[in-house]
Amino acid sequence: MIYTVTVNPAIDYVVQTDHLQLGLVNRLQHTNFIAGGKGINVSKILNQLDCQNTAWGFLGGFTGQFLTTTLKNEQINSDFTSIADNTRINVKLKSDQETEMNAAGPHVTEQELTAFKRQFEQVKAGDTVVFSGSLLPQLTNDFYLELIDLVVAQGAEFAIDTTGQALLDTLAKKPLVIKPNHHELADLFKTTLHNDEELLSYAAKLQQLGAKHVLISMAGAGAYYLSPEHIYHSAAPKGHVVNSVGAGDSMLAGFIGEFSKHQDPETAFKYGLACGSATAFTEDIATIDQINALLPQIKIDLVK
Ligand SMILES: Nc1ncnc2c1ncn2[C@@H]1O[C@H](COP(=O)(O)OP(=O)(O)OP(=O)(O)O)[C@@H](O)[C@H]1O
Ligand SMILES: O=P(O)(O)OC[C@@]1(O)O[C@H](CO)[C@@H](O)[C@@H]1O
Repeated sequence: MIYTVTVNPAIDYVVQTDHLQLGLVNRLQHTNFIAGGKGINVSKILNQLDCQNTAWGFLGGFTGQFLTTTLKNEQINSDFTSIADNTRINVKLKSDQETEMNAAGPHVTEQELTAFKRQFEQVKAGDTVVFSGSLLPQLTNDFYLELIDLVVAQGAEFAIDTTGQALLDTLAKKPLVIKPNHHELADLFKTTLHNDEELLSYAAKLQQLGAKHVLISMAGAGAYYLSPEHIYHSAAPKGHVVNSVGAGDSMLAGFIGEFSKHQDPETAFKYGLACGSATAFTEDIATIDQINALLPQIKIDLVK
């Protein structure tokens, strides 16, 4: 079983206006409400790949109700911990550029936290737990570490998609896979990356610190993948970008989903790219048909 953990899910309110004018009334040409949050996006792709999974996290209030109903309609298996406060709404503005406004998130009580942590008793050897996204304002980075310790103690694997020190702190626990983008990689080491050689040397440091598989995504420029034995590169498939929100989550999900089936790293990388790009080329998260349509375009190069 794969569990996805979205501690801080959201309604993604996608709005589109031709030319945003700050300080004026802007009329929106298109709006949409989508069940969002990084782990939920991972679950959506895992469903498309026919990988059994359950989405965990906190949901509450009228916004939480929307997510519960939407996930049910989309046949996403979930077991969220109910909270009294409202799940957040994140605004995804499509205009001349893509702009995202992510809210901080709700408050959870001690009782709600205890109920959530108790779920981790179900995790067992052979399972993979994917931790994705921001924490709630009241929680510190130690929260992920505490949950990871529960997972590792059961002999299960984990993957984590977060940024900065919170990500670095988890590496010693040996995540199965991490997927920073190239900007996040530079930020992790407080540096600027001038070329691919530098990028690969910092990506290798993530492995030295404990990550088993490292994906470095570069949006339209494709991605690098460091397996325990090799380094691979691939360009991204070509297409019209509609909404790149969730492309990174989709790439991680594609990799984990395919890897969980066949343990073939190169094919898993291929699926990661196809899922990431297929999501960038659609408004919500990609469907299996959209993913399959891109697979033949992807050529993986062995760098080392
Ligand atoms: N403009 C694009 N054209 C083609 N593929 C894209 C594009 N943007 C993203 N992708 C695909 O998605 C993958 C992940 O994208 P990206 O590097 O933007 O991740 P991210 O920064 O974590 O994304 P996000 O935070 O938007 O979910 C890329 O490696 C690529 O396969
Ligand atoms: O605020 P976080 O948790 O870092 O990111 C949340 C979020 O931006 O991530 C997803 C896209 O990756 C969206 O569905 C969601 O709104």
